[in-house]
Amino acid sequence: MPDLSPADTAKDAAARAAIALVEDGMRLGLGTGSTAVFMVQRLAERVRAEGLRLRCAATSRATCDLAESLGIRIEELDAIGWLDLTIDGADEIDPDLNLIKGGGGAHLREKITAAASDRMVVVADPGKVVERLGAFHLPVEVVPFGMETTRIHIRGLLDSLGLSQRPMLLRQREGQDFRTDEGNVILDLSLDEIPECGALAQGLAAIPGVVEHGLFLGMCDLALIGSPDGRVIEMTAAQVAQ
Ligand SMILES: O=C[C@H](O)[C@H](O)[C@H](O)COP(=O)(O)O
Repeated sequence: MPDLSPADTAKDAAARAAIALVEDGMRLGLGTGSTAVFMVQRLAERVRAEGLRLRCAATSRATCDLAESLGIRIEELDAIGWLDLTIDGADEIDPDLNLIKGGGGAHLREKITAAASDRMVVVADPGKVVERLGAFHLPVEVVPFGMETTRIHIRGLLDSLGLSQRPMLLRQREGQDFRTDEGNVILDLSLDEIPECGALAQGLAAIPGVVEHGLFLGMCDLALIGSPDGRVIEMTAAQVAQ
């Protein structure tokens, strides 16, 4: 691999540590995002070097394309059925390993994949670790039909949770509404700090028109936090150990 920036060295260190957990015969979920790219590259190296026999499902078209370009065969999640391990990135990680995901708009497939896995391991750089979730915008994937009424429901929910007046932006890409792999759009909620993650997650899930939000609560088993010097810190919900 070419010389990496300090930020990429951190991501790659986390990715290598995660790929060290992969064993021959495993069924794997492959996450999405810039850290997941390193993870897929490191996985491909091990597959080539050791001839690992794996069954892999991807959480996005982008990851599917990357993996297949590196010689990793991707199958539909339903063809595999259940996964031993999913390795994915995150936008924020709190001390209980609750996450915000979806910065790349892939959180719907990512959540379905993680929920179909015995273990979810997150790979990230130290900038993702926070005391409380919410500084990163919370992505909410919504169906385009009736989006304005869906917004009204979300606004009502935020008001009821003491989160009034928070910006809610329709995500754009190249001057167009961003579309997810499922053809939906994303509302990014700027919340600053989320006082009651559980109530917000439940409230969002109950709104017709909301397909999925980026709060991953109680889903992550282990977070591997890479450093620019190449070291990796392991975070579990119970403890932080080096
Ligand atoms: O939708 C994208 C995913 O949830 C990513 O895993 C997340 O945004 C982290 O991406 P990155 O590793 O690029 O920061």
